[in-house]
Amino acid sequence: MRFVKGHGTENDFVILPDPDARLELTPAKVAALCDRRAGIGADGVLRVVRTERCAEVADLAGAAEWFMDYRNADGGIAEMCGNGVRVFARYLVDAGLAAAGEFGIATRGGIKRVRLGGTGDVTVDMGRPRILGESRTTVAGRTYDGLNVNMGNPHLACLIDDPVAGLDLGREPEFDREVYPHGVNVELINVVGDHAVAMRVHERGSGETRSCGTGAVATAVAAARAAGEPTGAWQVRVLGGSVTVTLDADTSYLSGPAVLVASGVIEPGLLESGSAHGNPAVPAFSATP
Ligand SMILES: N[C@@H](CCC[C@H](N)C(=O)O)C(=O)O
Repeated sequence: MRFVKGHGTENDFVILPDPDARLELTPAKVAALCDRRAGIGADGVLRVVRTERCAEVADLAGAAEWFMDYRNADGGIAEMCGNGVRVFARYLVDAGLAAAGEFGIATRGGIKRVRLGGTGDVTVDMGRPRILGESRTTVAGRTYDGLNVNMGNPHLACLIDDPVAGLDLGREPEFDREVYPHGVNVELINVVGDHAVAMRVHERGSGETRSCGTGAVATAVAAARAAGEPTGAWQVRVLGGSVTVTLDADTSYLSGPAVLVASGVIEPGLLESGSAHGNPAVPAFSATP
């Protein structure tokens, strides 16, 4: 089976072309692919399937030919991935499956419209962020208040005084499981300039990553709210680079680089054993949409 590897500001993905939905993508197979030592290595998997071939999204087939079946590195399913959808768009155009310009992609979070030229940045209409209240998290013994923002997937975006550069995100942050029964992506944020923020993120199902697109939008929403400016553009600086988030009255846009870096063939053994170690243990799903 062939694969392509790509990333958006170093949030990286294994892309699996599976147009006719023939692949049974178990959590163990996803975890084996994403394993950074014994597999290909990635924060997640993007399976490329014709929308009409997937019962869970077949009703979206009229609006988008392709469905981004996104999985976290632990094999769990998530509703949306902002960097993933930008890399997915880059793959479709590169593979000749879509023409550069503007088109829709089906996700579990609904249709996302993307815009791209032959090269350069990819912009996605991320929809209207939903602010669901406030919550808190504890990271390395410190507790931070944050905003509960839903971008299709759940986020807790915390503006903090500690420099994010010094944070230890090696362990999963503690959070309120009544507020987030299916887990949460936690963003820690410093304002670093005029409409500019630095963000670190611990992603549900993937651990700390070097960027998160839905997290960048949640971050901009929290920063905009603190600034008392509900609309406007924010630069979100992440470990893997920088993305731009534009907040409109009705929607939000995420813009940044999306690149493909490699392609190749997956040895059958990696998927057959379910794990690159030959260990068939199946990790828990990180979300039940
Ligand atoms: N990195 C992604 C988000 C991927 C899903 C997330 N880990 C979840 O479980 O909700 C992004 O760029 O948005």
